[in-house]
Amino acid sequence: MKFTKLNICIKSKTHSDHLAHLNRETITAQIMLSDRCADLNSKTDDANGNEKNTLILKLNLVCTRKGDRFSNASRAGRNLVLCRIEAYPESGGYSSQIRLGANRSDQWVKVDEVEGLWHCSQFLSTEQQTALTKAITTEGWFSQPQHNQAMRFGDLPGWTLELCALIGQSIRSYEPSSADKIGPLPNDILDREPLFDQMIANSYQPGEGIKAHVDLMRFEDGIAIISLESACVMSFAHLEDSAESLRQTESTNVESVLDDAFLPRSSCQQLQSNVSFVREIHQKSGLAKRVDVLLKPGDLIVSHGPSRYFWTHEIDRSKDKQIWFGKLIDQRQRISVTLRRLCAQKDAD
Ligand SMILES: O=C(O)CCC(=O)C(=O)O
Ligand SMILES: [Fe+2]
Repeated sequence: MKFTKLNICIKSKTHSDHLAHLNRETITAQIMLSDRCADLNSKTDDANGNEKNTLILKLNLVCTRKGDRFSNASRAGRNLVLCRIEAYPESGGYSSQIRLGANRSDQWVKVDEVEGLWHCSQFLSTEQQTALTKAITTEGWFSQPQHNQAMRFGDLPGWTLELCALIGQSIRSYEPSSADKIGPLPNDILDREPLFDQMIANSYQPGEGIKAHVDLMRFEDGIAIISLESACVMSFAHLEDSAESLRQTESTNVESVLDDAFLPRSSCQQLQSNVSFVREIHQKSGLAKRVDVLLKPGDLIVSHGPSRYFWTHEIDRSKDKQIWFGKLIDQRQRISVTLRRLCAQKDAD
């Protein structure tokens, strides 16, 4: 089996000067397996039924830091922790890898008010969230707070592929009630291959959110969003209602239309007695209907059909906006992973 390039995580073992800068953070290093790869010791490990090898790295590999050259690689290498990494064959297209393990599929709830929207509470366990957050951090995309978005089209990192597989698996094993008929995604979406081929990771500092929008039409139906690190309220507003309410109000400021700060408390109603993550805002007459969904770390939402095309979604984390039943949500950095599939390119005429 041939391995040419791996993204792996290396931690320094020592605090010696020339490694001081490495100690501050976990580095994503690209290990170029050149002729020295004879020093690799590999053994098959198919515990998960995957064709993969476990490699024990020897220390005299040529290392490059992501972005800049790490000149002292082989000298420093002697001080690096021996990494046991998972590697996939070159053809597999995998890069960084995490072990998300199995997931629970019993937490799916349909958000009745927003047709086509499903919520899976605690889709990822605390351990899985930690593994995923670490994998994202290791990518180095958000090492500076002003870097807040990373996109991948095709060639998805290994952890993204794992996430996609986990989502597909969970939805496939969910048995919708006879009333629901279809679960979080209809079969034509669920059976497509690949399920998702585009990933956006967003990082939001406290106070930052995303304006009301409908995802671009260049993406197919069927969208999944995983939330990490900080809880938030995502608001859904029906497009037709919103357009109507905009016509009826003198204000063209959508934010003021959707502003619940002045709504009487009684206008806020929790839906479905057994569900604690959805609330509907009964707007003043003529204003858009809005449904709020509480997304906790590890939660997953999946959207298709009307919820994908006819409802906007928004996260307003500006001051005092993230209130859930009278309590201010503790805002921390929030990371989300959005998975979608690009529409097939139309042939040029
Ligand atoms: O961060 C989120 O949860 C939502 C992201 C989103 O809506 C998007 O990227 O289109
Ligand atoms: Fe979106």
